[in-house]
Amino acid sequence: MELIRGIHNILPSHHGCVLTIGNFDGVHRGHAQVISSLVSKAHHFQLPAMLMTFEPQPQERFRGTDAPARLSLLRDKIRLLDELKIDQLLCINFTEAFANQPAEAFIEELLVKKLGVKYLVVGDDFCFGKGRLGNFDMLVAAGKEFGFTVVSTQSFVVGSLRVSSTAVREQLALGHLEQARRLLGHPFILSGKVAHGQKLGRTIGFPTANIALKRHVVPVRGVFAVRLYWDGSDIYDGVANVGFRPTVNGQTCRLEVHLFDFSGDLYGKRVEVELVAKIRDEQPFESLDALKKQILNDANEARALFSNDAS
Ligand SMILES: Cc1cc2nc3c(=O)[nH]c(=O)nc-3n(C[C@H](O)[C@H](O)[C@H](O)COP(=O)(O)O)c2cc1C
Ligand SMILES: Nc1ncnc2c1ncn2[C@@H]1O[C@H](COP(=O)(O)OP(=O)(O)OP(=O)(O)O)[C@@H](O)[C@H]1O
Repeated sequence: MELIRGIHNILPSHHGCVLTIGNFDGVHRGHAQVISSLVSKAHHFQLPAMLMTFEPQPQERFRGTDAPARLSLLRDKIRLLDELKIDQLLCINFTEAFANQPAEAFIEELLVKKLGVKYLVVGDDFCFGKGRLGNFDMLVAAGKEFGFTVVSTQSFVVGSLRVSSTAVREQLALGHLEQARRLLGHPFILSGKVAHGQKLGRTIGFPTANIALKRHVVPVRGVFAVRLYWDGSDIYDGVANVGFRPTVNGQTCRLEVHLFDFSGDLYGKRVEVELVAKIRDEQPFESLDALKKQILNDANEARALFSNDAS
């Protein structure tokens, strides 16, 4: 998959494509269905399958920390989209100037002149351009004028639920990891670099790897049984907390992972943490000793869960 970072990196050779547009946050099963039909259209037209996405996600630009929690960082999105056999990923820097461009300019300058779109797949609720005045009907009309086909996506449902990034966030907030996994079609992971913490964990017998969660809002809180992936091949089981650590007056939301039977050094390493099952909500404890007792229980519960999985 070719990554095109920003409009200024679109080359004349990128002219002519079949295209879909959206956040694709989490890259769930609904997204996978859209992409698979796009890829078969691309073969039919003998053109590259291109996906246009935005960074930051538009709601993050408009609403800052009130934006919906983020399911996947750009890095994770790139990996998941690559697995779905997209040819080109166009990642547009969603600046104020980009957001304020009129819908007509988005169509004529970007879709028609720069990308030479021949076939476009978007949801029939897709809105774009200044004031979100551009809509599906406008795209259909432009398609007739400039010679491209516009089709809407067919809803992908699991049970009776339309799969969406919003639905995945809701399941994660409820701690329903298994249901979130069913909607996503892959496990939910949090990824980041291991940073230095207060180093209190080791004093209570539970050293933790602290994973910086960047600026984005995460969709989960609480204590989880986790699997940590590192270097592509190494996998460790453990127990983790996502939260503000009220017992030690934590100020920022952190992911802290205690790995079972591990004594190596992970500082500075980029890791992926799969949340396998929720154990409990985070809570304040009156002492580090009380917290230590609880973490011991959490670790036992997680170990039992993993040994049941293995048998
Ligand atoms: C499995 C697990 C569960 C935890 N649960 C809580 C909790 O319920 N409340 C809390 O205040 N902190 C909780 N913590 C966070 C601890 O306060 C924190 O890991 C400890 O203070 C060590 O911090 P440090 O890594 O910065 O040294 C938990 C940590 C782990 C690993
Ligand atoms: N369940 C689904 N079935 C079919 N198409 C879908 C489904 N979910 C998303 N799409 C389509 O995938 C593209 C990208 O979707 P996008 O990420 O913007 O929406 P979403 O997953 O529904 O998220 P949100 O819950 O934030 O609206 C859009 O064209 C959208 O219509």
